[in-house]
Amino acid sequence: MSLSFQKYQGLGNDFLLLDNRQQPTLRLSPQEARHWCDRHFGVGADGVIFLLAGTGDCDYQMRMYNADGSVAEMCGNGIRCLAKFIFELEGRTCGETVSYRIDTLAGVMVPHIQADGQVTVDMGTPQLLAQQIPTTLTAPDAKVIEVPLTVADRPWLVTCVSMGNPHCVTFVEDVAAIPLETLGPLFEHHAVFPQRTNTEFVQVLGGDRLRMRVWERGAGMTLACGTGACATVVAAVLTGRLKADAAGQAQATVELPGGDLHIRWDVHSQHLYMTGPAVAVFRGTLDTQ
Ligand SMILES: N[C@@H](CCC[C@H](N)C(=O)O)C(=O)O
Repeated sequence: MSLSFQKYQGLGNDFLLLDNRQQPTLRLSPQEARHWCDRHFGVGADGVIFLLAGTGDCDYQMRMYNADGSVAEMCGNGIRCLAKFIFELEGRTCGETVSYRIDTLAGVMVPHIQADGQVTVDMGTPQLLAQQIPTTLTAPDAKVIEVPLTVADRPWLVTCVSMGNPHCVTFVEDVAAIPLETLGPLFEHHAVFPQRTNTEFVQVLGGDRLRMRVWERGAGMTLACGTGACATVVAAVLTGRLKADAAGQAQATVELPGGDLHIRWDVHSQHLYMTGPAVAVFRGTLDTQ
């Protein structure tokens, strides 16, 4: 069987996008997704994203596998890519602006395609209680703000945020000095995170700029993470490293290895807004069994 796909990337976080609107079941199994994401034996990607027909008051549904075949509830860079994929499938033209209501396993997200091609996504509200992350680091109904966690025989102060998916954020003096490939898997699989975790190391640069490196659950070291950038801004506010302005907006540019994301947290509504690029790379055909 042949399956058409399109490859997209958002700041180097890359995905295979499949049009799954004709059927309710996903057109690839977790094992097939893992195979096609492999950079040597497959196409190569950080994940596979499926576009399904909408239900209720949503225009479409998004479902996702990480590169290891595990299910991810949400993906910030991925949903920008999905919005551009839909824009193209609907035959829209460059410069048009449009918003979509997308059902995800983390709730309804609303990407808005701007005239300049950038995509701003209403990412919903962060969840902060330990049971919502989930983590056993504190009591289930307590927040996890700068809580000590020992990893690789070193104490770290971690702040946990769920953007529908779990994030563990640690502020450090110098992100470049962090051995991410060694530490990342130890955080991801730590016993205090029953559903594993995405892990962000963040350096405050000043002037509302944060530099972040990420180890993603199910994908490893990636060039960018949209939900991770949102979690980072929330963690920066919770720990007093970033202040909201007089209008109640906490904003930062998050520098990632793949480029910059602009994140705004409206502390009144608690909604997070992420703005960044999404670019089509190539299209192709997967030969499946
Ligand atoms: N790259 C993503 C997050 C993808 C899902 C993540 N690996 C997870 O398992 O939660 C983003 O841009 O948010």
